[in-house]
Amino acid sequence: MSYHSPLFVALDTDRLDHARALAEAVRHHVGGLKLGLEFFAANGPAGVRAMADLDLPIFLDLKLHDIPNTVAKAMAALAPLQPAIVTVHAAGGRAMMEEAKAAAPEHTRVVAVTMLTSLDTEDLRAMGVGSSLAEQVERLAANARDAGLDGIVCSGEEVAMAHRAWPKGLLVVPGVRPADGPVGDQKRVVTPREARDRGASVLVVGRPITAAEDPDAAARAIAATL
Ligand SMILES: O=c1ccn([C@@H]2O[C@H](COP(=O)(O)O)[C@@H](O)[C@H]2O)c(=O)[nH]1
Repeated sequence: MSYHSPLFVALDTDRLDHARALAEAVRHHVGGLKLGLEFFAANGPAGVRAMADLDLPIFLDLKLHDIPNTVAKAMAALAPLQPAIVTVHAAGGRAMMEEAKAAAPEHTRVVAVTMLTSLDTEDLRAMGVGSSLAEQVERLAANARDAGLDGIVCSGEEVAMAHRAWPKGLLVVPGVRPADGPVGDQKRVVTPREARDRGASVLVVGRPITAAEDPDAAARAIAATL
């Protein structure tokens, strides 16, 4: 199943009214709404239900990462929300990913975060990992695929490789920035067009839209480049 647009807006706010206003403003230019830790910590499942009223696919980016039993129970608790996509961390291991997928509703796609887009090679070394970012993403993506997940989250720098290795995988790319836009805390960034051309299925864009003076115009401009 594909989405009306590959562009998903990350609504990183603790305020439900703000998230709803942003979603209303951009709804005609995006294929779905991504709700993450900040939104969920403040608004919980009731907040997710209030956003689901807008009739756009809901991407719950909760990055579940714990022992298999805990992640499976958390996934089961999220099931009534019927999210289109939920994230877990690939670093949680194969058993955790398998149990997460088994506990998810039939139509929920479970995708594994490989290496956060806010990390670079230096961060990888500090974690004691000697391989390159691309090798690490490739390894974690293979584990996610073998665990029966639906796809991965990676940066635009690795997505072409991921697409070759897993052409049917749902490839989610955050760290997307219009050319010359501020990158903030992201370290591996590409433009929306680059992400798309390299095989991304879903492009996650937050602040370039939500922090813009006119979020509707910002989302329209990004969508027009795809
Ligand atoms: O590796 C990852 C995984 C998830 N994210 C999330 O995407 C958005 C990006 O927001 P921007 O404002 O466009 O930077 C945010 O919700 C992150 O939690 C990510 O950036 N990188």
